[in-house]
Parts: sequence; structure tokens; C-alpha cells
Amino acid sequence: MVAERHGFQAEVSRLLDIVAHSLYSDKSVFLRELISNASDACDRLRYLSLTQSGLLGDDPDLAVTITIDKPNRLLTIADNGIGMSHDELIANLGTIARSGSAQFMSELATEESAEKKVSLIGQFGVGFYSAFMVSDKVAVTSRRAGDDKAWTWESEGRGEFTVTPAEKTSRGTEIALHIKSGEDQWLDSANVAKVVAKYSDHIALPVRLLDGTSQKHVNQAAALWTRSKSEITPEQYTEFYHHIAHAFDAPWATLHFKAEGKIDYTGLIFIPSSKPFDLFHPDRKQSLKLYVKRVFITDHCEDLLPGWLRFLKGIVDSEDLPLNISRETLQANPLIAKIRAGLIKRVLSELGKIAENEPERYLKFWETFGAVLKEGIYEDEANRAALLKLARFRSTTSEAPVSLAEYIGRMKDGQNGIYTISGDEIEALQRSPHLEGFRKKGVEVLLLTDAVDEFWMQAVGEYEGKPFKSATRGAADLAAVKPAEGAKDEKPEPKAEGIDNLIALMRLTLKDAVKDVRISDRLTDSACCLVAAEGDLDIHLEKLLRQHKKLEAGLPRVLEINGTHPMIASLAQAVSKGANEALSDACFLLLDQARIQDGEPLPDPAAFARRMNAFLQRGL
Ligand SMILES: Nc1ncnc2c1ncn2[C@@H]1O[C@H](COP(=O)(O)OP(=O)(O)OP(=O)(O)O)[C@@H](O)[C@H]1O
Repeated sequence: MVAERHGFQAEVSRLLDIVAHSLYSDKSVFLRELISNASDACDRLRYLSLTQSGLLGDDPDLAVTITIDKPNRLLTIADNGIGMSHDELIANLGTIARSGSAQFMSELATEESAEKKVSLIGQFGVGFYSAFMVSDKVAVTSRRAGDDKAWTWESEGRGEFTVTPAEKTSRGTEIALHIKSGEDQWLDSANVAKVVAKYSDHIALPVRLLDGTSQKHVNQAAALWTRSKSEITPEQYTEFYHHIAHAFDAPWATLHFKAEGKIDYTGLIFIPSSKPFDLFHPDRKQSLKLYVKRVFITDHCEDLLPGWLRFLKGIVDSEDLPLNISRETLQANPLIAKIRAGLIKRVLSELGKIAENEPERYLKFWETFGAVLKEGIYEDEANRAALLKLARFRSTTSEAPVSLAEYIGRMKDGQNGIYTISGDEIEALQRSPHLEGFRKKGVEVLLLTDAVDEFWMQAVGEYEGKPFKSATRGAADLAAVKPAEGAKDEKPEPKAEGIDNLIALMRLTLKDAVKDVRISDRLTDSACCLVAAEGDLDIHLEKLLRQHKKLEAGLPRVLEINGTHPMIASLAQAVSKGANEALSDACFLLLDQARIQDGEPLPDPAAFARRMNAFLQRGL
């Protein structure tokens, strides 16, 4: 029969190209991926057989069998799981269905550093395609449970694959790897046995190795989470994490526990140490696997975890849910809500312990997943207090990120709020003129760079009675802050003479381009800055909303001028001689200067250039 020819989806071709250039120094991961897939296929069949008892037929003992055929240079991984139909072979092994993968692949293509490439692809996972690291040809023969037809998918991993009808007497999938020359260790029985033992130890199915006539069982075939903690080594936990999460990093933390009482369940939960590529993709769902009495039910039980814990990996095995529960009715099950509450409590308590006892280690976690936990502060009132305690922030006065409790402990006498400034980058925030007055008074300001910050701060309003206050909104209230002990009680510098006239002229000249012009409490070195009026949207939030097309035009801002700045003093003096064109240009130039310092585009760059040139010319 003529083979059907298909091209790989562009993302798969790119992935295969990367795989072929052998990214990983440890190629043995291909065995882990294929054994994981085989075990998942058996789990899925077992779940379906709960409601379709005929599916298991006369072959009820699910297992994975690995065979070495040295003369033909073949290594085969076979399972009697769910199998794949003709269309599933094409869809599953020819495309990547994960959302965001096209964008991910193009980012990967432009990444130059090989090391970063490995770490990126590690977060993505190469799954089945890792077979091409050691094979020059892969043939997948599969028969879907309940179907009588079988098909062989075959490819050399270069742009296309074929699908042809096949003879296969039993259900399941057989993946035959034609081992590349130079990769002979994958035909060596002792080596394969060692690697398979490592990767299948925690798998709940028997894994067998056949070499010629000899056959041996390589694992205990008991689900890892059912064993007692004292019997499990850190390496075994890490292996299980790699298997379950298809991850390459080491877990940052491992929680293995048994909840007993009103409801009984076991949890084996991992907090990854690196960010998955799609952490902020809108389609990303939580991915804990749900088991009932050791039988895999689903990895898409949305209600098992809140969105703000979507980075967790692992399993939950319930003793109380009925085995024949359908995935659809799971969501409404009150037991799921109880398990969810229990999981949240455990994870938060573990994070709290690590934050207290190992602050440096905790900071690594916070840098990776802090922005996601902040979503919880915004949306989960019940856990808000615990999450606020766990939050850490960069600040103007401390090298290490600080907690809100630490911040409050260092507040100055007379300071009446927790000051924050938001923007895209820490460095730009540090340079912001808005902070000059705060620095002078030694008042700490938290530097916020996550988009979600604006939202949770609005929702929370205050922490332990201290309101959050934006350093770029309203009056700075710094006059009330007492100078630090030992510092000279500096008298405020006298404001430039005629400044009130300058302000009046600026208001008249700038009209609706600003909401107001006033003397600043927060500037010490710069001449001017823009702030939001009390009660208006924070400047950074407004910028975000405009970027996301949720707001059309920006609101006019308050232009603050530094009453002690020599240039402002000269302008004030000039005003006393009467208004003229140069002064009018100066008003607009000051406003544009403030916009530039905020990283804002100028509404009329040509007018800016014209005024600037006129000014330079007058000065020469
Ligand atoms: N042995 C198998 N039996 C049945 N289906 C399989 C088997 N191996 C792979 N598949 C199907 O092919 C799909 C793609 O496999 P692949 O390993 O590339 O990705 P994945 O397992 O979905 O993702 P990842 O490995 O990154 O978590 C699987 O989701 C599964 O549907």
C-alpha cells in the first residue's frame, strides 16, 4: 500500500532541528520521555476502562516492555495502553498543540547562546521528539483500544513523516528506534537496564526489559507517592518530578504528605525552580494530576488549584472520590473544593517556613513566581493576609528585597504610608526624579515592576493600617516626615522669588495640557516632574491601560516644579520682566522634559525641536 506523506508543522520542524543538533549532554532523557508517554497511555486506558469495561479485553495487565534487538540496531518501547488512531498519530506526532508554542519557537530560534537554548527548551520539553537524539529513523506502530486497524507512523525527523496501514494483533503502541551509529550504548543491555531502572522506578506499572531471550522486571511498579517518605531518596523524588512535569530542572521544594481525617488524600507536590515558558499565557491551566485510589483520572481538574498556584506540579491521590467519577462532574464536587483548600494551606505554610528559615533560598522562589502569587493577593481575599506576608519587594534603600513588615519597621517618624513607585524596569525607577525628596529624607520607596502590582494595591489599599501611596501621585506629604536622627534639621531652602508669577504664567500657557502646576515637595535636584493628581489613575497604571488599548488618551497630569532649582529661579526672575515668547517656549520645554524623564513619547516632537532650537539660538 502507498504510504501517506505528511509534512511536520513548522514548530515541530524547528524542534526537531534543535533535537538533531543534540542539545542535551545527557541524551538518556529520551528514554524517560518515552517511558513516561507509555505509562500515561496506560493510565488513560485504565481510566476509560472504568466506564467501558470491554476495553481491556483479554489483556488486562498493563505494562511497558523495552526490547533490544542488537543485530538490527533496534530499541523498542512498547505499551498496551490506549494506543493512537490514524488521525491521532498525525495530530499527536506531527503537531504541537500547546498554546504559545509558535511564539516560543521563534524566540528560541533567535536565541544565540547555546546554554540559554538548552535551558529554554528544557522548560518547553521535547517529549516524543527526543527519540531523534539517538535515532536516525523512528517507527511508531499503534492500535487504538477498541479499534481493529493499526497504523505505522515513520520518520527520519527531517521535515516529513509517512503513515501506512500495519499489522498489529493487540492494542497499544510500539515505538521502534533505529539507533544512530555512534549511539551504540542504547543497544547495550546493561546500560539500558541501568537507565530504564532510573526512569521507571517510580512508575506504577511493571516495566520489563527483553534482550534476546532474557527478560527482567526493572521496577517495583508501586506508585512513588504510596511509599513512605523515609524510603524515598531525593534522587527518586527528582526523577518523579521530571517524569510528571516533563521538566529538566531540580524541584525547588518537594511536599509529600498524607491528609487524614474528614477527607483522606495523598499529595506529592513540587515547586519548580524555573519558570515555564507559558507561565503568563492566558490559556495556561493548572496541571496537578488527580488520581483516585491510584487510578489516574485527569490532569485538567481546574478547581483543584487556584490560578495563582498554576506553577505547581505533582499529583493528588484521593481516597474519597468515587472511582467512576466523570471528569465533567468533578468540578462541582465539594470534595475537590476541600482538597483545594487543604493544598493551598500546605503550600502557603511551607513557603512561610522557608521564607523564615532560609530567606536567601526563598528569594529565588519569589523572583521566579512572585508575580504569580501577587495575582492571589488581588483575587483571593481568603488568602490575602498570608500572601501579603510572603511578598517581597525591591526598594530604594535595601539591596535585598524586603517584606512589608520590614518596611513598616523602618518607617520614619511622621511617615504616614507605604510609598511605592511603579514602572517597567527597576533601573529606570531608581533614576526617577520623583524619588529625590524621598531619598533626601531617607524614606524608603518600594520599586514595583509587575503589571499586577497596580491591581492588588488598589484592592488591598493598606497593610497593617498603613495605606499604600504612590510616590508619583498626589502631594508627597514629605514635610511631615521627621529628619533621621543625627541629621541636621535642615531649614527648607527659600523658594525662588516671583515663583508664584511663574506658576500663574505656566498655568495660562500650558492650559489643558496639564491639570495644574505647583511647587514640588518631592524634587531636590531635577527641575520638574509630572505626577498624577490625588484620586487620578497612577501614571504607570494609565500607561499599562493605554498599551492594552483599555484607555484611549492619557489624563492631563500635574506638573510639579522645583522651587529651589536655579533654572526655575531664573525663569521666575524673567517673568517679573513681563511675558514673552521665550518664556512661553520654556513652559512647554519643561513639560516635555518631564515627559521624557518618564519615558513618555512627546505628543508633538516637531514642536519640541522647534522650541529647543529657538532656545539654543537665543542662548548663542
Ligand atoms: N505511547 C503512547 N501511547 C499513546 N499516545 C501517545 C504515546 N506517546 C505519545 N502519545 C501521544 O502523543 C502526544 C505527544 O507526545 P509528546 O511526548 O511529544 O508530548 P506530551 O507528552 O503531550 O508533552 P510533554 O512530553 O512535553 O509533556 C501525547 O500527548 C500523546 O497524546
